[in-house]
Amino acid sequence: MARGRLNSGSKAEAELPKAKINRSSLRNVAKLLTYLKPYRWKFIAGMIFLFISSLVGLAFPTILGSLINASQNKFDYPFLPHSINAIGLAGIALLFVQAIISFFRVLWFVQVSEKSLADIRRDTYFKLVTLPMNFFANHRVGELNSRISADLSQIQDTLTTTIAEIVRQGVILIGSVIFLAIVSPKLTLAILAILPFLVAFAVVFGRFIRKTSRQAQDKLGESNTIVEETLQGIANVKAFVNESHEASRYDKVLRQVVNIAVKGAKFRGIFASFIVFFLFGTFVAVIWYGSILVHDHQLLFGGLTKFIMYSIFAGAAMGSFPDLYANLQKAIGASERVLELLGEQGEAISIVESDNHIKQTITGDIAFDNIVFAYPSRPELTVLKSISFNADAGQRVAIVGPSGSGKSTLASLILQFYHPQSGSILFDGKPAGNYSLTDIRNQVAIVPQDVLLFGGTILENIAYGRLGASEEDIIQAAKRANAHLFISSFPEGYETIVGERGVKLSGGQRQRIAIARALLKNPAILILDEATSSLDSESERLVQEALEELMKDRTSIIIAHRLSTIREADKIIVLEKGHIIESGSHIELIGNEQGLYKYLSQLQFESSQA
Ligand SMILES: Nc1ncnc2c1ncn2[C@@H]1O[C@H](COP(=O)(O)OP(=O)(O)OP(=O)(O)O)[C@@H](O)[C@H]1O
Repeated sequence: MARGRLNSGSKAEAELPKAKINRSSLRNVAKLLTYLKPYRWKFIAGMIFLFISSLVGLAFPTILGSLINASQNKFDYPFLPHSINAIGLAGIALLFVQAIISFFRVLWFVQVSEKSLADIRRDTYFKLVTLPMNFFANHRVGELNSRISADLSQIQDTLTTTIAEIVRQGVILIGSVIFLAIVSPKLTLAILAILPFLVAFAVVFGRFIRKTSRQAQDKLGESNTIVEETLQGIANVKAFVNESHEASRYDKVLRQVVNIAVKGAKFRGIFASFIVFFLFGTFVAVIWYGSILVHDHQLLFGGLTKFIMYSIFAGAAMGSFPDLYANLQKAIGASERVLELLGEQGEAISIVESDNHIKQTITGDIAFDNIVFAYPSRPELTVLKSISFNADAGQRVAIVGPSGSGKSTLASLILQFYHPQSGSILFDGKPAGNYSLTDIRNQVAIVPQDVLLFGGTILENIAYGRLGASEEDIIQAAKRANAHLFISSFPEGYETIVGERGVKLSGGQRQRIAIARALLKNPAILILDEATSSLDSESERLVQEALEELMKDRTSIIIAHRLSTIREADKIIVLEKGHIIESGSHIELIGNEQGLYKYLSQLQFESSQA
């Protein structure tokens, strides 16, 4: 029987798909097993102890049977003492040995599996965070999360429990059959003729029942989704007076749940009757036949007891194999998925922090030279078509254009999230390829549209710009970003927890935190992705002031949605459908009556007047 879990791996929430067990899948698993290498001696010792403890377990029915025979003054084994008390004591001594062996076996297996799994988890996570952006465009977060949680828990479970159980149950099955044959070949033949069929039937039927109960569970899950959706959108439900519609939707799914469960109940009933009649019937038949043998003096009473216990052992071992095999299949599937992830090509970023210090400094000149780019996930759509422009160190260059024209894509290329199909991006006149990835990203900062704050303190969130910055530096950055005042107004100041579970900050406040973060990073090149949602005028002024402070003495690429904020830019580039259709200063562009910039600024001017 599969044992309870011994380790920290939580039960895989979703039923994991099973994989075929064949040579290539086993080879894959062998690759993951290399993670066991540093702990191999403990693992081998655990295996040996497991083997011994299974053998010792097998000796118990013999000792108990001999004890019963001894009560009738019959001593069947010369190697056991010829006294009831001595045999009893031998049993207790064996139990004691068993207890000590079990302690070490469990301890070592758990130690090995926890440590090796932590290594796999660490490597998988590091691989995950260094994968290129394109990978994330093609995979859902939930799916990746489940590799780290469910897949790895399954592997851990297999290492600690399944492998051990297969060895244990294998030893017990083979041992029990041998002992059965020694005690009574006739009875053994009788039981071996029936037991496998019964066990197979019970297993197949049991699996079928589990399937129907899973269907009922899934349906129940569906009904919970309805509850969740309705409660989340309760305002909509009420506003459209759709209460009765939702109630009948819920009722329909509930009926389906009941139907499936009731159908399953019939099978459960049949299963229970089957177990009672056939499986227990077999034991009754064995005891019946055994009693006849005892009566005819062909078998001792203790022998019958031994026989019954070994047949229970053998039956239980047989019954546990299908589950163990299914677990093994799941673990192989999980290993394949984890290995696939580990085999992905990551970006050239080191896990050692000291390797990531700036080696080549960038002054701030940046140039796009004939850049052509399509996202790898949508190669048919060329997003940037032959883009060329340059920004000298310290200049402010604004990028404007309609939605979908490629502004954010341009920013992603500067950050080297993606690489152009042709053309090159130059930093200080040298192609981006001449710099290490970390050198570029360490010297470019972005203040995004939607500022993501991590679930930590404000202090930690600002420090994300330069890990290890001193508290004075952080406060100084917050002051320059016009954030110090509002942060100090919180009772816990810089220690206030923000993010999902903490204090909710307003859009303007979040932006100022992001500006403080960027100030702390002190980059040569700055990308500002201007927030589309407008702030109230006071908040806008504070953010604008902070941005002015941030843009001082560095190259700034401003993705602008509101043209009023970029009048002072040294250069404005107007993008449309991936082409630069105009560029120049505000004065130059506004003078072009037919130009898109003139048109867009008129539109914005009119809507702000309205
Ligand atoms: N990760 C991606 N994978 C595939 N296509 C993408 C991806 N991101 C953006 N695109 C496509 O690239 C084009 C340009 O998008 P981009 O986000 O650069 O435009 P934008 O000018 O910044 O728009 P907005 O002003 O609305 O933010 C769009 O057609 C968009 O659908």
